Amino acid sequence: MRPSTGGTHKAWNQGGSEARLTTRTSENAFDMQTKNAANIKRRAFRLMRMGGYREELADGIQILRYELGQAYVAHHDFFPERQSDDHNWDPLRGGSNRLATVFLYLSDVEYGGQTVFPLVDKLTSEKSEELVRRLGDAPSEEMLKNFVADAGLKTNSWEDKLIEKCYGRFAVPPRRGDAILFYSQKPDGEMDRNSLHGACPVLKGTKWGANLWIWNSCRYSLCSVDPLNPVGELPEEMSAPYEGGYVG
Ligand SMILES: O=C(O)CCC(=O)C(=O)O
Ligand SMILES: [Fe+2]
Repeated sequence: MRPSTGGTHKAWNQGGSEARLTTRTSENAFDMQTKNAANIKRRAFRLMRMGGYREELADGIQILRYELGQAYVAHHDFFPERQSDDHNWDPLRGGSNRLATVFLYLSDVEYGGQTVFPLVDKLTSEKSEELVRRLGDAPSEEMLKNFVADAGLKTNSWEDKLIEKCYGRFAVPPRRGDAILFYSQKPDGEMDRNSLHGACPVLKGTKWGANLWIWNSCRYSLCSVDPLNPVGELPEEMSAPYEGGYVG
């Protein structure tokens, strides 16, 4: 494990070391080749009906650990269209980028540690009674204040501000063995800005999780023919727009 970095292509492609971020305080490591990682990746592709597993469409599994007070500011998992000019990053124009995230919860967390989607409304019981029950009531103002202080977070820090969203917007509480799937692109290949999400500060306990990012075509540095035309390397039924969904 080492302190998490910005998650630009250098980090996951070359295990590169980048500037530490004050807005991502977890630690992480990559599992590029164990049998477990391979099984999880294949299973995710089946779940997504990707029409067969393709190694070049998946990042390595990224294992994360958040200790008390650690968090990740709200962000997108996709890269900006102008990330670099040696790759076409724009799926609307035949490029490739992160399409979806499968996030695995590897531990329970007593308080905090939710994955929050600040642009998405909080769940109501009509949508999912079970999840609403599991989310439970937000801790009282008083309790939260104490948590924030005990975790060594400052009032009005980004972590403190994120906590407000963690209890007011759509948030998934960690539970060992659970996983979530969310998309970074719309079916036509446009980046979905509503996929904005963050990791809420751990307020009690330790959170372990893992990221699997799936691309809509060969990921950065793994295109075998032309990185400026990644989608050209895919069978037609796997290319956007995905009107009928993927072929299973
Ligand atoms: O820890 C979480 O709940 C989410 C982490 C995340 O969004 C990321 O690592 O990109
Ligand atoms: Fe993320």
